[in-house]
Amino acid sequence: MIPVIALTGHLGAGKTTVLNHLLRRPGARVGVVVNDFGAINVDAGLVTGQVDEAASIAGGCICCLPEAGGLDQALSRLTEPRLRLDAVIVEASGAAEPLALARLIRSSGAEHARPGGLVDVIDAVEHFRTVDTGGLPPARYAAASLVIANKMDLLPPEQRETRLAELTARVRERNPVAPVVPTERGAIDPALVFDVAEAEDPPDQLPIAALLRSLETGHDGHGHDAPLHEHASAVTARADGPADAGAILDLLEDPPRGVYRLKGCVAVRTPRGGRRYLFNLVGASIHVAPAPPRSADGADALVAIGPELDEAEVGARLAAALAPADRAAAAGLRRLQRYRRLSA
Ligand SMILES: Nc1nc2c(ncn2[C@@H]2O[C@H](COP(=O)(O)OP(=O)(O)OP(=O)(O)O)[C@@H](O)[C@H]2O)c(=O)[nH]1
Repeated sequence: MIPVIALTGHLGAGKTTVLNHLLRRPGARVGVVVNDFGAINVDAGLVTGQVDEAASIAGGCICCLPEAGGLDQALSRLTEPRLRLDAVIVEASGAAEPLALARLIRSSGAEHARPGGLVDVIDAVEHFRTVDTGGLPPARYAAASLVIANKMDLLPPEQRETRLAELTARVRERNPVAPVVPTERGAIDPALVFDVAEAEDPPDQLPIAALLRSLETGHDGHGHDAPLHEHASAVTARADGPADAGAILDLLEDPPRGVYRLKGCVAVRTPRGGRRYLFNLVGASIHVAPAPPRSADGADALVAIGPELDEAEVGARLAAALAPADRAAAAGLRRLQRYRRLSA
């Protein structure tokens, strides 16, 4: 039986970053299932390193798609004994509800799959503004076998210890056991993840089992903790040729109303032709990096995600920012380089 580890986290918390870090661990044969919310699976193109087998599911969050969104099929394929994988990691879209995903994995019809735990990534900077905004602690805490408090580097050093203690205290209100581990840029010790994950074939007294049972019977009838499942929507726009760097940065600096997350690989016009960059907006923070080589697999596109989007308005703004540029504008390229340096 091959452990299937769920990797969850709110939009932009750093799931893909954690996944890439885990995949750099030499030795293990790992399969991944990547789920993206937009029409294009941006994340699939961003997963680098040692993937032995991969499957991607785009077009909605995995726990809301019909028939487990192809998850069962992907798990059946990736856990085939002849592939001899040590583990399969399912990276859910930031919109997925961890409890619902854990339940899907537990009830998977894949013969050789067994639940291998749930790793929940928290954005240590944004978390108390976006996910845990007070009142009852979010149910997602109960689903985790390991909580990663990521983006610690973005907090002033003197605040880190306090923030970690606050996060841990909140998780403890729902989950007496899951370690809460601070990281920068997703650098979790892979041994911790795989070991924690593999040890976790949860006995009934763990909180997750009880919660999952209560979900079978309650709420919206299909396993969602309805009030907690944020139904974000996504808008995808493709690029037809190198775009203007300044126009894309204008979009990131002043995103359409409701957009919390914007990401994608796009070629921008430079004096020497098109050059591809990865653009990332999470909340108010903008990140620009050269596109990783493997990301050329997907078409250039931007995906915007947010809780309540005016899809027509957002689509028009994305399309305008992606309009092919016929010449390289120096001012825009200078801004791009400045963001690149800030993101390094
Ligand atoms: N400074 C800093 N940036 C980070 C860290 N982890 C991730 N990032 C950046 O945050 C952005 C989002 O990271 P991703 O790994 O794509 O997040 P995600 O959770 O996979 O995003 P979605 O799948 O869209 O929900 C990217 O620009 C990352 O480079 C971190 O620990 N520190």
